[in-house]
Amino acid sequence: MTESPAHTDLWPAPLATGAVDATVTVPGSKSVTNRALVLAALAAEPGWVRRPLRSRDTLLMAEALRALGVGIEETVSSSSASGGPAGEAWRVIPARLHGPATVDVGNAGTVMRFLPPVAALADGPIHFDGDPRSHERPLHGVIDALRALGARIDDNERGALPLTVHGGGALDGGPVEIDASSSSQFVSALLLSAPRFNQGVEVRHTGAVLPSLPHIRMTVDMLRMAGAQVDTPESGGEPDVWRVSPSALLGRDLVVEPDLSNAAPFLAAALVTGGRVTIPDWPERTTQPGDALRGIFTAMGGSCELTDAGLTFTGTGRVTGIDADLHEVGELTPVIAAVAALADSESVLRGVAHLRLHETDRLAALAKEINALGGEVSETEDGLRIRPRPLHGGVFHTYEDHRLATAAAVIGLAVEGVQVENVATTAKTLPDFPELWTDMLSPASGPSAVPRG
Ligand SMILES: O=C(O)C1=C[C@@H](OP(=O)(O)O)[C@@H](O)[C@H](O)C1
Ligand SMILES: C=C(OP(=O)(O)O)C(=O)O
Repeated sequence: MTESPAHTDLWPAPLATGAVDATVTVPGSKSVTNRALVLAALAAEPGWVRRPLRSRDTLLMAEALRALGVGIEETVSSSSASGGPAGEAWRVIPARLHGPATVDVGNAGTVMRFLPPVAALADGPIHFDGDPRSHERPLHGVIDALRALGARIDDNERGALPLTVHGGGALDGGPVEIDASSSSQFVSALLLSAPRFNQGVEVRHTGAVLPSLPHIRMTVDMLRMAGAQVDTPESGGEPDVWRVSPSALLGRDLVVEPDLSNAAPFLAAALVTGGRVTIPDWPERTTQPGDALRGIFTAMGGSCELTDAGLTFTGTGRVTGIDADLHEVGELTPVIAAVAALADSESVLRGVAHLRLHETDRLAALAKEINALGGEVSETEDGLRIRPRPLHGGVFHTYEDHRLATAAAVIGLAVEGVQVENVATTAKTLPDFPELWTDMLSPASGPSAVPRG
């Protein structure tokens, strides 16, 4: 776990004094927004991305694509005259991709993995760099694969950022083997740009178990919606092999679903306070991993109902521990761990060793911070064992990790005196988190919370 820079700003997490009863409109999905931007930028015609997430990760993606020559106009429509829903809409106008350009990836996995293949299609050098943590996150799967497919890349002995892709205006493509056991984003990255490779791509994963499969399904679904032909293990192909044929991509008019992973802390609030939270616009069908929260939180003690109003989750006031393999839905782990720390029995969270390479080493950070509040969390080889203990207040460090901050807020609902360090780090995917959280707890939308200074 890398120590985060010292932040002195401490956010007193509000304590819930009763059962939460609220409707929370969660902003758009990071994963959908950033895929939509890449696919729209590579299309043969302009497209729309409606209700995009506007957060650090998605603004970095938009800025990077603009640096490569793509037009992205941010508009707000008050009516649906254009055929889409009212609200924010980004018009994406593809153009010849070119360097020289510099891309700041911040600490966005989607930007650092999805854009080097796009840069290989550009003319000229594209330099990539980002936050210190971005230098530690794995990128070798993308770099090695792109080289094998014909790209020229200057990197370093670590096979990580910073690096420069010397785009040649086109890429051969073809078959390639990668070990994507450290991040599903390696596979998604190659597939997203593949319709524009001369021979398309055949990606064969050859390592240990692949994490986050729903995110690869999301990539495949969105490629197909843009007109690409994709063969997958699920469509009768070989296990761990994905093929994308070369083709032009359509300019789509796409409405971004709410970010179901970012719904996690709000649903957790219903669970731990024995209250009720509704998330409007919860899709009936989705590839987002956050959809698994319905089953996971129900197993921890509650029930949910999907209606026209959205997903309503109702807690009973009793939270039970869980033994769960989260390898498909790893990004949900921090909030699930927070709930587990408040449960009445032990939890074991498995299959998430790759979280050690996320925004921070999430397993080490969760164990350290929950234990600092009096908890008993230990790391296993591939996850966490959480034995609930009476917790007390204190500073919860967040290591520049948005999901550590939202997990801390969940604990703070039930434990007096939790201070969340650098809550602003939620801006990575959910910039309005503190406001959404206090609104959820405000008397206007339900029972009370005690603001503490
Ligand atoms: O493709 C995506 O949008 C994502 C894939 C997952 O990455 P890993 O496979 O690296 O866990 C997930 O954790 C991340 O938050 C978003
Ligand atoms: C792992 C995450 O992000 P990234 O897209 O930076 O990998 C996450 O949001 O939980």
